[in-house]
Amino acid sequence: MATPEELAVIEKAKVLMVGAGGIGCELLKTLALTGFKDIHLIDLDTIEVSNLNRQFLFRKQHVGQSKAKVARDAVLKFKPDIKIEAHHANVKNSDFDVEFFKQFNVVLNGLDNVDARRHVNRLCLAAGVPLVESGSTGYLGQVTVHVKDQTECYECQTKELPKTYPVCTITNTPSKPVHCIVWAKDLLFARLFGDRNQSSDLIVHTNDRTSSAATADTDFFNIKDGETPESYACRVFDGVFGDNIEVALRNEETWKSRKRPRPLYICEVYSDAKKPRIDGSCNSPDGNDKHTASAARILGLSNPQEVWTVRDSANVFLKALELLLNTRQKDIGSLVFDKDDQLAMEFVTAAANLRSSCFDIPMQSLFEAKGIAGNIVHAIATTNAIISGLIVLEAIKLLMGNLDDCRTTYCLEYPRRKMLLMPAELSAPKSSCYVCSQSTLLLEVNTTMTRLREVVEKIVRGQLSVNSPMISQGPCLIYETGDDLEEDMVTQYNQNLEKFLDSLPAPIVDGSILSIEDFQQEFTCHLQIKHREIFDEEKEPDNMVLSGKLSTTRDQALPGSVQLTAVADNVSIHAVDDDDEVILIDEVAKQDLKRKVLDEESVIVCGKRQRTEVS
Ligand SMILES: Nc1ncnc2c1ncn2[C@@H]1O[C@H](COP(=O)(O)OP(=O)(O)OP(=O)(O)O)[C@@H](O)[C@H]1O
Ligand SMILES: [Zn+2]
Repeated sequence: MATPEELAVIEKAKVLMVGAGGIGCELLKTLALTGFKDIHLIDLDTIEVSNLNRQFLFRKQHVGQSKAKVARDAVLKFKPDIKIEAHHANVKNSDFDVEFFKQFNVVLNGLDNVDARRHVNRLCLAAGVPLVESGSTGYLGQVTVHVKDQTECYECQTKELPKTYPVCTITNTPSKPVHCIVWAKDLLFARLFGDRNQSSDLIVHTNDRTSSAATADTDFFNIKDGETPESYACRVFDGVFGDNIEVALRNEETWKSRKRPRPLYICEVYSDAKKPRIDGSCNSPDGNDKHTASAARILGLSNPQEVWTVRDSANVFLKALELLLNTRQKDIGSLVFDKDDQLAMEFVTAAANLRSSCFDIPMQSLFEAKGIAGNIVHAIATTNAIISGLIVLEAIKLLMGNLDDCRTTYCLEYPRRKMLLMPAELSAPKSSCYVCSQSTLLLEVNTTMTRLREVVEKIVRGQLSVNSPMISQGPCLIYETGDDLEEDMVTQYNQNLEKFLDSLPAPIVDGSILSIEDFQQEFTCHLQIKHREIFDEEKEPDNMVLSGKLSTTRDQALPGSVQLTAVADNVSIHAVDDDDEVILIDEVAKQDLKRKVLDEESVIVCGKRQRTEVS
């Protein structure tokens, strides 16, 4: 319950919330019930069926509608006297510029991706507005507070981007379910239903140049005149799970230290019986509905938690492919995989399972595959409610001017010292941060073999999250985006994108320093180039390595070996050291970072540990 002084500040505050999903719905409700009266809310998305189990402002009849608008309407029903302005839009839109941000007393993030969080961080820094940032994954979560020049900004700590896998592992040597799921959604699904002109590494090539089948025949992707979707589906099946694996097996070197895969053909799966014909589905009225069309349901596979057999997977593969071809004709060629598209998810699960069976990898249920495909740990409503409460508490401290009382709070899975919530002191800005301290980053790249386009896409947009980049070297402008550019400049920049770095009008070579600016974000950073010839394909699949100076001043490592209490891919976990002290571990973070952890009475721990942050 807020004090009268707090209530006075709360009622006057103007707040911006970004994201109206799991955390956002809870946050909007809690803000309204706490007494906030002037709230802007931005969310780009519409409501999915899968949101309904935890985003309690939404109901079944809202599926397909704007999250921001439905959330606003739901809260106004029980708090009609407050002002909530809903923006159904991407926070990266140019309408939400520094001037827009300046009108708020505090910004509260309930986002689910690093890219948008970075964008909001930069706008908050530019506008001088404090930011309360949050994230949750299953039982884990955290709330952090960022104030320009006073605390770390959101980007002072290195964030782990979604895991990428080397193409060769995905196409040639999968060893985990996730490799097969990535193959099914990013390569096979994209090749069959997406833009066919995009190059695809789906097909295996063999080193054996003497073999007549040195390269797999990819004809099976082209539908023949008069061919039925059913027989096309069978041909694709034999092509990708049979012939393609046969070709892979010719690369003898590859299998010297690995288990050889086993090709799988339709005739083998259905050796004992004829393939079942299941009718009455292709033209059903709901066949084109993303949320309802289902091959599994037609086949009687109604339990999403059950792992299908190879035969079930083959049935779903053939039926889903047939349904997609029959009911999504208009979209074929431009379909993008979406884990919430039931039919697409069933197709990907079936394809991944069939590939898994070839490579002797455990198969997954539809439910598990969806989690892996969407890179999600299933969200827990209570964690989101706790996180939202903490966001509001931190926002109130900021509005009261009590920055010293603000804490980063970690929500743990298991109590430690009877605590599930671990508060930690805020840290000062990091001198190594390329965003708030403008430190120079180092980019190792082969300047003779890398085109500017790769640097712009993978590094500038991909890793640095620069929205509208302007890249220059000294006085020479190399690349720029924007609607107001002259036509000849656009032509010149497009030509530059296709040039190797050392062949640009202002050649980028070892030692060059590039300036990267984004006017909307009011962001500038500097990249120092280091020419490097060779990269490790497994560890450095982009053939480029971006790194920054590591800060050492504030961080003092304390001894203590770490015993993990839970391990999960890409998931932050907590751990204890030898003295049973609580430390926080991020399994995937690479840097040793330390942070004071406070209990109710005193400072109890400072450990050799890595930062826990979840998204
Ligand atoms: N750039 C952006 N601009 C505006 N809103 C964004 C942006 N990026 C993400 N969001 C919103 O942030 C919210 C994050 O919520 P949440 O993590 O619960 O994801 P979800 O999409 O609702 O659920 P799930 O991904 O688990 O199905 C989403 O509603 C999403 O639309
Ligand atoms: Zn910073």
